[in-house]
Amino acid sequence: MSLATASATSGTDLTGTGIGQGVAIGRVLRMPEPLPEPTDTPSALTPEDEGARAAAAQRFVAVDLEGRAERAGGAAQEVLEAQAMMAEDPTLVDDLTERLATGKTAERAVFEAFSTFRDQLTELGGYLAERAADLDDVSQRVIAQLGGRAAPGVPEQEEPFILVAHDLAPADTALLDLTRVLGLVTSDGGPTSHTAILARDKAIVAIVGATGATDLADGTLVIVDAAAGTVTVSPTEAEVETAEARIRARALRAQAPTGPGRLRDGTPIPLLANLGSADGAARAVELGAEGVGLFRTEFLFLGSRNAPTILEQAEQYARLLHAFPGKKVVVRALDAGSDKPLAFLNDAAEENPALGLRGLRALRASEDILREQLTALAEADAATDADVWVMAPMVATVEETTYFVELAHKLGLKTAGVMVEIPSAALLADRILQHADFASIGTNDLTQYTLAADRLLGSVAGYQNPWHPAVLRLIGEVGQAGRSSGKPVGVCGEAAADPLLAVVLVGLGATSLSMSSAALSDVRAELARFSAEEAGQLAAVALAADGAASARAAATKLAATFSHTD
Ligand SMILES: C=C(OP(=O)(O)O)C(=O)O
Ligand SMILES: [Mg+2]
Repeated sequence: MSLATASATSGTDLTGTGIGQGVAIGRVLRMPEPLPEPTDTPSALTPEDEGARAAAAQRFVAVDLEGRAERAGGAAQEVLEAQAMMAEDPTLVDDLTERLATGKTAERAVFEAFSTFRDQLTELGGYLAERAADLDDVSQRVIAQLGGRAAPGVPEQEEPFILVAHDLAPADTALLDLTRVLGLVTSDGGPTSHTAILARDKAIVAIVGATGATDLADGTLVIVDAAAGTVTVSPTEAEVETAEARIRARALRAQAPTGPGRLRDGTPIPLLANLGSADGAARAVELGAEGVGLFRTEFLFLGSRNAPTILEQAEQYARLLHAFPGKKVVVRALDAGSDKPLAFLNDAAEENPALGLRGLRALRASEDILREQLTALAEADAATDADVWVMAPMVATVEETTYFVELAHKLGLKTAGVMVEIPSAALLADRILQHADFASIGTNDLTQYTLAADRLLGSVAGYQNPWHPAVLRLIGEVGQAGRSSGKPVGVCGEAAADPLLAVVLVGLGATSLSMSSAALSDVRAELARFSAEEAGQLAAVALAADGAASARAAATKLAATFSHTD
């Protein structure tokens, strides 16, 4: 980036949710606006002819998306395959046929049928509402195909650019040409939208939910700082220089050897990967993951109408375990409900699903499903060489702990623990660890429940900050309980992927950290800068702060005073 392109005075910043820790500098290129709404003028063709046009276009889009799924691989593959199925969903086709029978054009009927489906998803909220953008994309693709036009998508340009959009369709995010797209900024989408999930998976420097981003003109110079969650518009030369230095430093860190995680004084802090399917295992190993700290089993079953059989599950688990011979793999029992509803576990409509029959509560209500899952896992364990640990999600009480740990042991799993993601479990961690073999702190939910702020709701996203001293104090309780009992305490929420916060978590007593693979090198490098004693001091200043921002600022300031840190 030539300094001549930067301005003398910085423009305003936009803020949003940063994905990962990267920084990118470049000029804005916006996604083209969506296709106009098809007009509702009666068709000149028969409903049958219009039906044939629609079916051909839907088939074309389904095949195209399946092809993209195969090329993309990884987490993107599942998302794109799900989209391919949406294109020809039988319920949607029924609705479409009814609309065509009233004399509408295929374009209009497709538009209306998909919009109705979209509204239903949005009303359901949570994970399903976040899929609305996926459906919009399929609708646009079918309508474009009907008109013989190219599907709206990422614009092409020789010079690398920062892509700005309302939201990106999975099909576009999955196949982004990373030699051209330096970074991504969306005005919509939350931290759990597919754009965010795929950006994290592909290590794209991204900020989602940056209100006002789509007002940026093409060609505007911006700095995208995912770690800070800011977009600096028309930065000064000094700001560009600082950002360039950070980009160089990060590139150097990424090339550093991928040894085990340890503090400067040699204290080992194993760095583990969070995975949602066995597909990410190879990349995790390549990036130096020392095992798996959280295997989210519910992602294997999202969209299934019935619980998978023991055999089906055992196959899936064995696929994962084979990738980690001799290494620790922590598998979480199904965490269904709220943001991850599963039809076979959560059938009742609830006013407050985050506070409802979810996680271990839902499993207990359908104990056969829990028994089957633990049995499948024990079978996969017996057939492979990984060191399998199992844990229960959303544990609130000591009684739930003994229930789960005894059942898991009885069904053949030797290491059984609990997730600490509800404040009651953190406060009683000393008693919980008398029964559990280990604890793993889920900072995403722990923050949601401590601050009473829905983790999926953009309007309260400001509260969803694990630096908050109230959250840190609860984590400290668990760390203390781990130290006194001599039992391991991991952290597997997003907090572990924030490098400086990772050091603070260690200072609070975390003995291992688990995160998306893309974050491993940043966290490994940061841990190596501090001793155990310094990590404790950083934790102390963060705990003493009044709020999340001041906790982070205090830790940042203290970290800079440790003379060896530059
Ligand atoms: C790791 C966690 O679990 P999930 O994000 O799957 O709810 C958490 O709550 O921090
Ligand atoms: Mg959770």
